Amino acid sequence: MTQPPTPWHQKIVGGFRRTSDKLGENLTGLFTKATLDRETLDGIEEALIASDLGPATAARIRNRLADERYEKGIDEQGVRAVMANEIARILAPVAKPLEIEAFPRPQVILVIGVNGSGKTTTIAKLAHLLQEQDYSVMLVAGDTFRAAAIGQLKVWAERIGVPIISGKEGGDAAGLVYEGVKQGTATGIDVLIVDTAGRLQNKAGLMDELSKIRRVLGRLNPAAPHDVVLVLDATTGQNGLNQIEVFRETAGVTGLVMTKLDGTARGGLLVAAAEKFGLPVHAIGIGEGVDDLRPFDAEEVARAIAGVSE
Ligand SMILES: Nc1nc2c(ncn2[C@@H]2O[C@H](COP(=O)(O)OP(=O)(O)OP(=O)(O)O)[C@@H](O)[C@H]2O)c(=O)[nH]1
Repeated sequence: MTQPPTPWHQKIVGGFRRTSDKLGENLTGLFTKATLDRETLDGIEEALIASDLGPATAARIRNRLADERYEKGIDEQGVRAVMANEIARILAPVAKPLEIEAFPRPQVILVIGVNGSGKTTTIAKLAHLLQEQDYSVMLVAGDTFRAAAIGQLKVWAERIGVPIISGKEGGDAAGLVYEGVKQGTATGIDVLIVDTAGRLQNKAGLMDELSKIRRVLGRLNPAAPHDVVLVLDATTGQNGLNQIEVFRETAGVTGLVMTKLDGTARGGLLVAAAEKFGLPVHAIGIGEGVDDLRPFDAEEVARAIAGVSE
């Protein structure tokens, strides 16, 4: 007997609906022949690329279709089923929740991402998720470039009930991180989540800022930071891949969180990023609420992207 769908399942399906609808539009009109031929395969591959899945994934799906269905009958549902399978294979190795295993505590997670990527909201959602898993969390408002970023994080901290270390606009982020680790250690905090000024506009500035934080952290605990998480806005499409590349070089990204997958037809970015970089994707954001960020099940998300979830 199948389980009744959970609300999260419905959110996943709803969140990726624009992406799977767009795929449907791109596939429209391709199934006019009785059997699958080269021309139809070319059209399908183009449709997959146009759906932001990336050329490597599109080629993989094309090859799988060619192997299984060449000169046989095929329709859109058949293509979607093959897609779901291939996408699940690509996502399975990267779908990895954050593991909280640092000893001594706290585990230090640096969070980076360009302005507007959803970084602040994601930090709050991540803190909430970890609280639900019974970890104690403390935040550090290390994005000291903008007063608004500090204020916003403080509001979130109060809302979800976690302590926060914050200072003034333009203050020294590394000093706040130092204070965070000291207080976190003294009070037995499991996880310290550090907001950073992850600006791409100024690579040298970002590297200086992060290396200063790393130096300070290293003095207190050589294993810290344990994670460097890049928050990526899925609506940026191809540009998101460039961001991963640059942040990986400059900031030593260890994992990704992809946000705003509900507000875009470009959810294929998740697959393109997985195929291209193979970095762990710790969680996905599919809404603005505090519960809208979770680790994901590769198969469930693959089916939602391919539009075969119902
Ligand atoms: N639909 C949707 N909106 C999101 C998601 N995550 C964040 N947002 C929204 O995106 C907007 C930007 O989020 P912030 O958290 O302020 O982004 P930020 O990267 O900290 O941006 P700055 O504060 O400008 O640096 C807010 O309106 C959030 O509610 C998501 O998963 N889905």
